[in-house]
Amino acid sequence: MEETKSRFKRICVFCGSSSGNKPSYQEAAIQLGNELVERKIDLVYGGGSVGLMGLVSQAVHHGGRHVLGQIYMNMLQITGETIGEVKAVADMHQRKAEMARQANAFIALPGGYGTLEELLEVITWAQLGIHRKPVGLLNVDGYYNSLLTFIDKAVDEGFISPMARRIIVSAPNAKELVRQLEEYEPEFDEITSKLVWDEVDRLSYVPGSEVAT
Ligand SMILES: C/C(=C\CNc1ncnc2c1ncn2[C@@H]1O[C@H](COP(=O)(O)O)[C@@H](O)[C@H]1O)CO
Repeated sequence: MEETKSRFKRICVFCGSSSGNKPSYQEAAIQLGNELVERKIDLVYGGGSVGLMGLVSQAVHHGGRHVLGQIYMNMLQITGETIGEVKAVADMHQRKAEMARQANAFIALPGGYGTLEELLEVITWAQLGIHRKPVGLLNVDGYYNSLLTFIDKAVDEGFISPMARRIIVSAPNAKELVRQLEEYEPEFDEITSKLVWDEVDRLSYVPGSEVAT
């Protein structure tokens, strides 16, 4: 497989703890894993082997890249075995913050409530200027069309600014999505550029913040 250089060292992937009903969802998870390997990018994700989470992490691990599963201790029984490195944290909020801190960019594959919540949180943090990391939506077979239509309605209705709409980079396949994320430049308005976040809020990685490894 030909290797392509990337500006990203590690990408955080949010995705379904289920596999979805169409083979295309599972294929997309494996293709995304292979794309990260091709570009020498490591993975951080929610840990475990269930659903699309298992497929993307196995593809990255089998391709020889580092996989970090950020796990909440109380979920250990339902996540299945995590491949690669596992870090356990004390609660769900810390888990998400750690995933975000350790990544240079975010990608959401198809998923359910958990994926949507994680995706919308990193978009909100980008909108507030807490981080400047690209956020990608892998819109496999138009899975996210209705979400994007809704977000466009929120822009039309004056609840989301056109600039904040541009935080979301979407593409139908992993290759195109990662290519677009490599080129993404964050934008700032007057309000967010005046907000001051400390180092922890800014999602820079804080070593030792995990409770167990
Ligand atoms: C609920 C069930 C299993 C849950 N197992 C999970 N293991 C690890 N991470 C999980 C799990 N469930 C949710 N997450 C996090 O949310 C995202 C997936 O949630 P979704 O609702 O499936 O979209 C994922 O990115 C994880 O970070 C038994 O079915």
